[in-house]
Parts: sequence; structure tokens; C-alpha cells
Amino acid sequence: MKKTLAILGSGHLGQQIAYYAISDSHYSNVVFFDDFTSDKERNGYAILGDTDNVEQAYLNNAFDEIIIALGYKHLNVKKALYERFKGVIPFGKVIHSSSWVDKTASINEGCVIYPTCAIDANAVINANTVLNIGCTIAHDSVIGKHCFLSPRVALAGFINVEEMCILGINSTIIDNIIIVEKTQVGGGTVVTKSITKSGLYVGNPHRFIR
Ligand SMILES: CC(=O)SCCNC(=O)CCNC(=O)[C@H](O)C(C)(C)COP(=O)(O)OP(=O)(O)OC[C@H]1O[C@@H](n2cnc3c(N)ncnc32)[C@H](O)[C@@H]1OP(=O)(O)O
Repeated sequence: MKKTLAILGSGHLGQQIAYYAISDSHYSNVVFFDDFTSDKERNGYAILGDTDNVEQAYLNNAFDEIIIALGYKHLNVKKALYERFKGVIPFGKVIHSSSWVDKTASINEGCVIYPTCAIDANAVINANTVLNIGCTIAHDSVIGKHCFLSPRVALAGFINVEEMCILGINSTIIDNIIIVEKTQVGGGTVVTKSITKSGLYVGNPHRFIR
């Protein structure tokens, strides 16, 4: 496959996505755009400018698809960039080949699924969301747009995580729960009831801290 992936953000997340995009044979080349460096390359891949250069570079055939690689501290910017480029530039997708995705599950544009995730029947991962290594998403669960799931997050069945949520490493969400948008849960948190107020939650069972 001869396709070039543009990655917005050349920091650690962007570099990891570039690594999987190439080493797992999803794309043949990567270019970066970054608003916070004047460097011209990262790990051998060109940095073509900042986000204001994206549209023109696409018109110049500098790349085929785009993925936004901003980490969990910048989900508002990640959302804004997604909305800016949606319908203008095709979004790519990287689903690592070591992950298992049931054929009835759907993973939408701009998503990155790291190695060894398991995504079961009828699960939906909405656009612009990242699942880090080893996440388990059970049947019929839905994850909203612009979310970040840390390593080993475990979702039982029939869960609805709304957009812009951050689920910490090894957090566990029991079945039939709704997590309202812009919620963050800490590492190892066990969410036992629906969360209806955005904020930061930790512990087992989960408690609101701010
Ligand atoms: C590949 C990657 O690396 S992806 C990124 C993976 N990283 C993660 O998942 C990190 C998740 N982050 C955490 O769990 C953090 O502790 C956070 C975000 C929940 C809170 O961080 P801070 O804002 O610094 O909170 P702080 O450390 O001040 O703790 C506030 C209170 O919550 C408690 N607390 C913090 N984190 C947790 C936790 N994960 N579980 C239980 N209690 C916690 C603290 O003990 C403290 O309690 P106290 O007020 O009774 O003393």
C-alpha cells in the first residue's frame, strides 16, 4: 500500500502512532505537522509545517490521510482540529494487527487502536479516539469521539462512554453504565454506577474528587 499518513503532533503520541503506522504496514510514509516546533524532521519523517499548512499540503498531494495525535491533556484542541478538517481532508485509522476486532464492531475515522486490544461484537469506537495497549471493550459498548483510553482499560457490556473522556490505566467500568462527556477516571478506578456529572473520579468504588 503506497499511502502517506499525516500526523498532527510530533510529540510522543505522534511518534508512537508513526511507528505503528509504518512497522505494522498501514502506511508507506508519514509526515508530521506541529504548531510547537520549527524542527524539519522527527525520527526521519518530515515535519511539513504547522496546522495552518495542512490544507495546502493536502492539495499538493503531500499526504493521503490524517490522524490527530494530541494527548489526553489537549482533548479540546483535538476535537476542534477534528471538526476543522472533517469533510475537508480524509481521516486515516490505525488498528494494530495484534488487536482483535469482531466483524460486527465498528471503529470510526481518525481512531488509533494500539496493540493487543480486544473489541467485541457490536462495539462502536467513535471518531478521533485512541485506545492504548491492551484495552478490552466488551459487546455492545460505545465509546464517544475524542476519547483517550489508557493501557488496560476494561469496559464490560452495554456501556456508553460519551465524548472527550479520559479513562486511566487499568480502570474498570462495569456493565450497563453511562459515563457523561468530559469525565476523567484515575488509574485503577472501578466505576460501579453511571457518572452524570463531568469531573475527575478515582478509587474503588469510584468517588468524585473535583
Ligand atoms: C501510555 C500511558 O502512559 S497513557 C497514560 C496512563 N496514565 C494514567 O492513566 C494516569 C492516571 N492518573 C491518575 O490516576 C492521577 O492520580 C489522577 C489524574 C487521578 C489524579 O492526579 P492529581 O490531580 O495529581 O491528584 P492527587 O495525586 O493530588 O490526588 C488527589 C486525591 O486522589 C487520590 N488519588 C489520585 N489518584 C488516584 C487513583 N488512581 N486511585 C485512587 N485514588 C487516587 C489521592 O490519593 C488523593 O487523595 P487524598 O486527597 O485523600 O489524599
